[in-house]
Amino acid sequence: MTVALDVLGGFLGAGKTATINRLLSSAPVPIGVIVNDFGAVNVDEALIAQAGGDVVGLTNGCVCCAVGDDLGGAIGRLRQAAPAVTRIVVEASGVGDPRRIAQIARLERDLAHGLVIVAVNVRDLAGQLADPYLADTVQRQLARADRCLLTHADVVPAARLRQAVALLERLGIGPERMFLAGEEDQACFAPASGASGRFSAEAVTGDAPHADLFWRRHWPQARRVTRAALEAWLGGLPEQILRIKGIVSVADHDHPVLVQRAGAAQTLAEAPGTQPCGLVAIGRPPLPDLTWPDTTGFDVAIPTGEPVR
Ligand SMILES: Nc1nc2c(ncn2[C@@H]2O[C@H](COP(=O)(O)OP(=O)(O)OP(=O)(O)O)[C@@H](O)[C@H]2O)c(=O)[nH]1
Repeated sequence: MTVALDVLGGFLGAGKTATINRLLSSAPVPIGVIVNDFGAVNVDEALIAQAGGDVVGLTNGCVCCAVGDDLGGAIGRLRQAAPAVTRIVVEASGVGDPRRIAQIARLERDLAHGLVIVAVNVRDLAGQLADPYLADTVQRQLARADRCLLTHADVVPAARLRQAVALLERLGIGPERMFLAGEEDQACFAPASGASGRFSAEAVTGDAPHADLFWRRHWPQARRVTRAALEAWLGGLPEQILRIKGIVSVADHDHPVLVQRAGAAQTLAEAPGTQPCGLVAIGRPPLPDLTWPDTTGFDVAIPTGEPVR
């Protein structure tokens, strides 16, 4: 059976997992999801599984960096799911190139290739494009998108949304290729009319865009922390840290909390499933050697971090 495959990209914390969870709750057909997350703390996979998706997590590095067996193996596993999935959505890592993933998936048989969709955080887009360190990665993701899904529009003034739309137009993305997250999810993921997607005839080309640009660091949790100590630590993180997520056991709560921090926005919520506790940070190297107050209860497992590959 032919299965349609779309790739959802977008910079760190843009809202890819949140989008997939909304799609799962409203999809008329079973959707399989492949998530490329960062190593030991596989939060996205847990969130998608909690939303009822057939999900395969790929944590052995960035899928766009290697034409490996991982992606093909994950597609094969989803093909065996019951009930059968007729659609697969691949969630790229936040620093990956979604079109490269689409090109790699092209090597698989019996796939109808769909769209490369890029989630765009309208609150942070202007800052990202103005930041010489981030602009290249963000622009490259956008330049290779078929469609953009505008996220975080619910928490910004209308002027900020208009500014993001103008920036995207300047990058050559017309309004017909922009969709508002939530209200227009279904339209954004609707198959393109005519051909089976623009990437169908492309070869896998070019170096991975982010080799060595972004580093990650993982802290397994050794002891419980107080919520106040955790919030204070998160609030004081240096600017090099672009994204933090993970699950933390908190002294004054029965259930572990899910920590999400993207840019300056931070939330603590109830954690999904039963995941090992720990945090993963993605940032620009060198990741600072953060000193943890004893009360936070984390041990530094990788003292200097490592490139996201
Ligand atoms: N207000 C608001 N919050 C959002 C929106 N989309 C995502 N978020 C929140 O932003 C944070 C990051 O969202 P994710 O869906 O995990 O982002 P992601 O792109 O999957 O993140 P990475 O995989 O780490 O790159 C979470 O706390 C989400 O709840 C949105 O449209 N509006």
